[in-house]
Amino acid sequence: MELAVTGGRVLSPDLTVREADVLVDADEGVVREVGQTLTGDEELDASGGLVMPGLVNAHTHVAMTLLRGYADDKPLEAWLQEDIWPAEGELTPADVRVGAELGMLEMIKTGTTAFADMYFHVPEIVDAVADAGLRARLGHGVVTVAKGTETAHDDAEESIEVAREFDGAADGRVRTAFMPHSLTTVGSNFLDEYVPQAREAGVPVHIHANETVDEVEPIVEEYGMRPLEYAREHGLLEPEDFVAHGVHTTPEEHELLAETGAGVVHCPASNMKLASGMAPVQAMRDAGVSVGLGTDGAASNNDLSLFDEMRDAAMLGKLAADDASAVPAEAVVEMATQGGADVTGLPGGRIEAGSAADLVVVDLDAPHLTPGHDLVSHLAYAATGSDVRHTMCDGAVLMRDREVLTMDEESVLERAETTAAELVERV
Ligand SMILES: N[C@@H](CCSC[C@H]1O[C@@H](n2cnc3c(=O)[nH]cnc32)[C@H](O)[C@@H]1O)C(=O)O
Ligand SMILES: [Zn+2]
Repeated sequence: MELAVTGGRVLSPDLTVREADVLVDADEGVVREVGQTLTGDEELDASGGLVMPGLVNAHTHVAMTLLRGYADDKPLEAWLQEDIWPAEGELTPADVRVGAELGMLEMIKTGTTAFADMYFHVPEIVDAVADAGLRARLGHGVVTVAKGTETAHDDAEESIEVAREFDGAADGRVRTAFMPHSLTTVGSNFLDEYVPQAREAGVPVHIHANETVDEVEPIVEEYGMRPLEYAREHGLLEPEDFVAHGVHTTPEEHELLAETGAGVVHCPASNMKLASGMAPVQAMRDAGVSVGLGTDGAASNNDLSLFDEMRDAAMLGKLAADDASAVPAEAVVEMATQGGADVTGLPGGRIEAGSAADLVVVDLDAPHLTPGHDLVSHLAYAATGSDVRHTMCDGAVLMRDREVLTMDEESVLERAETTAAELVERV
């Protein structure tokens, strides 16, 4: 079946905009052609809209939607230890499924077609991705500190097993990674033992790194090197690996990232909310580092819309560089699309013949998007998730005219409300 997305303007990989139709092979999930007056077996109306690549949320914890607004206004360590981890300790597989569905519903409605996720009860998240129709790189987050040796090994083994078992699930829309939580919450002996197993399984490694000063200092003090040098020493930073945050990073660490080809996921809202710091995004890009954008979990953001993330990344990037020309509109649009796809190793991020048919149509017919001097500027600075009219992933329409076709919205919201209330009761 061929589907023609017609009547709109299209954002090209070089970020220019032109009037064009997009012909999609829905069975193969690829873009066949971008051109004038194309027709297919079916049509998706893009008139008055901008057809752009589906957004890529390159770092999140999707089921944390259940903890949205549960604990705010605290720094990372206290927030995790006093509020989030105790609540997460009560989460059942069924709860994670509900939270994951809520997050995916939100992502589809705000134009995200692919995401990278670190959490637990991953089989439930795999099933939710399969049903929602999205694309994802999933992994089980490992924590070894403050755990008995056996429990810690079980956690790391689970992460490797999950990565092996589910890579390629949901018709290939699910890919996996080995996901040690962070350089300070996973011991170096565990990295030494399990990272080689991830290599053998052929999956990348995703980890939080250099998020707060409190995570950097202990490594510098104990090992006399910067965290990313330490990461490299312990087998991380292969080209397909990607780290979340990279807030407190030095020019030498940027060079290391650029040399190795490992990517960084910038999470500006989470960094601001937890007062973790300002990532030197312009400096990383200047050094040649691949950068994507992520929302992080909904408890530290508190939404999963990449439109907000683009705006925050541009604003914060300017403040961090003390330069209004830093992190311009094109940079954030690139990071939210191609950048995220490249960093996570997932298809998508570009609309051109042969690319994955992961795209969204943004309605331009709105007061806050008028006049249309520069549509890339609008995507970065003025558009919001609710401007998304249609969402398509892998050639399948997931949302048409703001109606999500792969999920029952009302039921997801109802179940999320009940599940979250019962969770808080138990904590
Ligand atoms: N198996 C692990 C769970 C790790 S999953 C990934 C974890 O990252 C946590 N998380 C969410 N946002 C952040 C962040 O910004 N920095 C570090 N961790 C975070 C999240 O709450 C979740 O517990 C265990 O036994 O605890
Ligand atoms: Zn995170």
